[in-house]
Amino acid sequence: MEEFANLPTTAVSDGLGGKNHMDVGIKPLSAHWHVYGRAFTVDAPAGENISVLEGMYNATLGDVLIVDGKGATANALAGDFVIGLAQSLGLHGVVIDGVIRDIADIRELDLPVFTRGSTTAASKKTQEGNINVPVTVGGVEVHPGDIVVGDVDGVVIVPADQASEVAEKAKERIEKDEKREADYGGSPEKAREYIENFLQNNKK
Ligand SMILES: O=C([O-])CC(=O)C(=O)O
Ligand SMILES: [Mg+2]
Repeated sequence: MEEFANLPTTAVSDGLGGKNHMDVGIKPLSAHWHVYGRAFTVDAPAGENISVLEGMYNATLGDVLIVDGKGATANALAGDFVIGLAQSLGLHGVVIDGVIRDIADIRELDLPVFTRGSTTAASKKTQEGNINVPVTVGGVEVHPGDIVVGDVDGVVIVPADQASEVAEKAKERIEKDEKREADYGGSPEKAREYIENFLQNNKK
């Protein structure tokens, strides 16, 4: 798990062969946030946040709360108070396929939050949902215990049984990228050389 603390989502995505990334609409509220951890899942009816609080209550320290809010945008599923509770409980982050509110204050917290955006309208408390069940969030199937990695580029899910293989491939990818940068970065001559080789290898 700790391997993922320092891995950018792009390298993890490459390690997964380009699969399992959430819809582009789900982004961090603050560009410098990076999150990793095991998924604790919530299946919440649109705009209803009873199960969001139930989920964070039952999650384990270091988990990332993954909320299938059905992509609904009319009501917030959390605000600064609820997100503050998640921070107090020691979660690593919150990913919501829906919207939240009080985002100016949430940006001041230390808990990375990923969402489709914000609304002014409060959450509803009329319907319960389910926790710790398979969900589909941002178009990706997430099972409890899968690994979540998120940063400014988006959120990617690593199935639990692929964790060590994907981490290894992601690290290899980073090394390759660093070598490419060292070999070809920083001068017009090297940039031309790289592109000439690239075109020779890729154009028909
Ligand atoms: O009722 C809500 O949407 C939640 C809220 O404002 C908060 O957590 O601060
Ligand atoms: Mg509030």
